[in-house]
Amino acid sequence: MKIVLVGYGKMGKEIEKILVSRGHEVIGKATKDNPLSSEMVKNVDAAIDFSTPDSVLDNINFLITHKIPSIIGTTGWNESYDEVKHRIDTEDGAMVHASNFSVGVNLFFKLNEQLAKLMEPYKEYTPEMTEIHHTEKLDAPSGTAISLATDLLQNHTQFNDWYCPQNDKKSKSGNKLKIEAVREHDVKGTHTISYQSKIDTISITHEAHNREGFALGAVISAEWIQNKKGIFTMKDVLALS
Ligand SMILES: NC(=O)C1=CN([C@@H]2O[C@H](COP(=O)(O)OP(=O)(O)OC[C@H]3O[C@@H](n4cnc5c(N)ncnc54)[C@H](O)[C@@H]3O)[C@@H](O)[C@H]2O)C=CC1
Ligand SMILES: O=C(O)C1=N[C@H](C(=O)O)C[C@H](O)C1
Repeated sequence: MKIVLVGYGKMGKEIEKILVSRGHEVIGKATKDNPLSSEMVKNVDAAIDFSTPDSVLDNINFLITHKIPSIIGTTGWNESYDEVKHRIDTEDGAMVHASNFSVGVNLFFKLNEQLAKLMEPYKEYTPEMTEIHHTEKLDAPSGTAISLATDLLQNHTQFNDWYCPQNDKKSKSGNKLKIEAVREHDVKGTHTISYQSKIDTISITHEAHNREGFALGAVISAEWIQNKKGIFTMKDVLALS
């Protein structure tokens, strides 16, 4: 495949290594100073966006307009999802988006759902979540944490929304699931869900040791989306129900 990278930071560089190792060609790198252009995307098979929450929606709209299959890893655009899905559905677009492209986290998503169902009848336990990332991360809470919270809330009735002390837009008001966003030097991504009672605590944790899992999942998704139309997630790529 011929690939354009949108965003050439920590993830863009990791993805480039995996693309080359799998025999693909990086024909363009869109950056803040050299943004996506019609010239850059000529003859491209897919674009892979790991940019910033502030730039991703413009990048998505550009790629849909130019009918380029896109792999969107950038987080922080949940509020724009419905408009993006409408454009993909009505303009015959093709996209795989995921808050987390790693196989391990997508298995962790299933574990989270199953634990929430198991714990539902045991009202003495109260769930809460913690995510830890590197100090350069721009959004809080992480997209992965939002995905985990959304799935937990659909399978456990104690709360009907979440809040994050580190996000002024999602402050605590009423009875909500807490997502604590912690920033520590060079942490690649650790997510913990805990159910706490007066007697004991039950926790599950996923810890990323490096960025390879995220990058490999994004590249596999770029290979998978070829000749497909519609909007998909990593669950579709992995055929996880
Ligand atoms: N879905 C997943 O599996 C994962 C998602 N992410 C997400 O990916 C995003 C990027 O993460 P990192 O690579 O660690 O960040 P980074 O800060 O290392 O790289 C982002 C790059 O995008 C560039 N950029 C800014 N505006 C741009 C524009 N208009 N067009 C193109 N590039 C632009 C920045 O200059 C920077 O070099 C974040 O939103 C992060 O949450 C990160 C890891 C895994
Ligand atoms: O910014 C990161 O690094 C990561 N961001 C993603 C998220 O917001 O969930 C995925 C992963 O946790 C790493």
